[in-house]
Amino acid sequence: MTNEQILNALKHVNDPELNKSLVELNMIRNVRLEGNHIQLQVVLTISGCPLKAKIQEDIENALYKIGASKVTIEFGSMTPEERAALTQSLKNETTADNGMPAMLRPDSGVTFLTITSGKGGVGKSTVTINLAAALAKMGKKVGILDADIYGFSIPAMLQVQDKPTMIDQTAIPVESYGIKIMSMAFFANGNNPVMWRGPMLNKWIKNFLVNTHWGELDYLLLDLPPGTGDVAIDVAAMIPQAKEVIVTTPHVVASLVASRAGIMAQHTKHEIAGVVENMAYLEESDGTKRYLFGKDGGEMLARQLQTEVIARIPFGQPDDRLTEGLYQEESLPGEMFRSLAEHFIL
Ligand SMILES: Nc1ncnc2c1ncn2[C@@H]1O[C@H](COP(=O)(O)OP(=O)(O)OP(=O)(O)O)[C@@H](O)[C@H]1O
Repeated sequence: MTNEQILNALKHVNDPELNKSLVELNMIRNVRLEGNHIQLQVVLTISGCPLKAKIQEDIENALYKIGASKVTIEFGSMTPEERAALTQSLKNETTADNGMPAMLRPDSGVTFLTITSGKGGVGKSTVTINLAAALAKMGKKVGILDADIYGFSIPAMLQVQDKPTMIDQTAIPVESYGIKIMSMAFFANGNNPVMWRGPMLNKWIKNFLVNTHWGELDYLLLDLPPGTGDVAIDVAAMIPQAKEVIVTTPHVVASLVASRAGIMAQHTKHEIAGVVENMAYLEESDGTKRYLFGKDGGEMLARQLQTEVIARIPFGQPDDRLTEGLYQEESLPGEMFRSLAEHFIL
């Protein structure tokens, strides 16, 4: 066995968070060989790396496969200079010349979907997480930016306990159900309300886009606060190519309020991808549908905004759910979210 063979084998072992080879990240150091006993040092980005055990296991498996009889790993952590250099190289990869994230370039291949509603409580976050989960199930690389800065709820709805790993100022999103997630919830103090004015909000949204290592993405879903406030205006300016999904209930008043969000999209020249009518009906066990909130709100809204209703999501029963807001694939809402995801793939 040679050092070269060892490094070749380790080229296929990735840092689980950065999704890059440990060799490429220069995390493997001081490889020594005594017969078939391999000793090496792994320098982690941060000393208390929660994924240390996983990294150790992956390294051992790769080295036993090429004939090691014993593997001894000594863990260390990067110096502040090394960490800064790594953050810079990650940033260079994802930053365009003007300092904005490369994924915001129109040719980046990332589809941005902003999920908006006129008023709160109509199921905007529910639509965000279920659409994201359905896209991820179809093999797409999906991220959610919980841009509902005051009313963040995505991590709680997906029962995320972890916080993003920070490498200097760069955050590695937390992953749950195959979805990369960034949210104000990770940075807020407990459940304290966030009360900021426009410029602060703008800074945070930019931060979430610029200082997050999203890696490769096919879709980024942005869960916007209800209404037509500062965040919606900032996002419209920062991501003009984003397509807007407007969530409403069939209730006529809800759809009228939602139309304001849609009209703003028209003003800011955002493409409206369509209307999702949530809580559209309750399906009884014998198949009859009960329209608890009325029937025409979604259609009316779509007509007004010259778009179409792209999904009608029924009420989901509590046992349809995997978590507070995520529906099982085989439940009726789950099926509807799958066809909504297909709408965006086709
Ligand atoms: N189709 C549905 N069937 C049953 N319950 C639903 C459905 N959609 C949403 N809910 C429930 O309604 C509540 C509000 O949903 P959600 O938090 O997604 O709304 P929201 O529009 O994001 O609210 P906010 O404006 O507060 O962020 C949640 O408890 C959610 O589980």
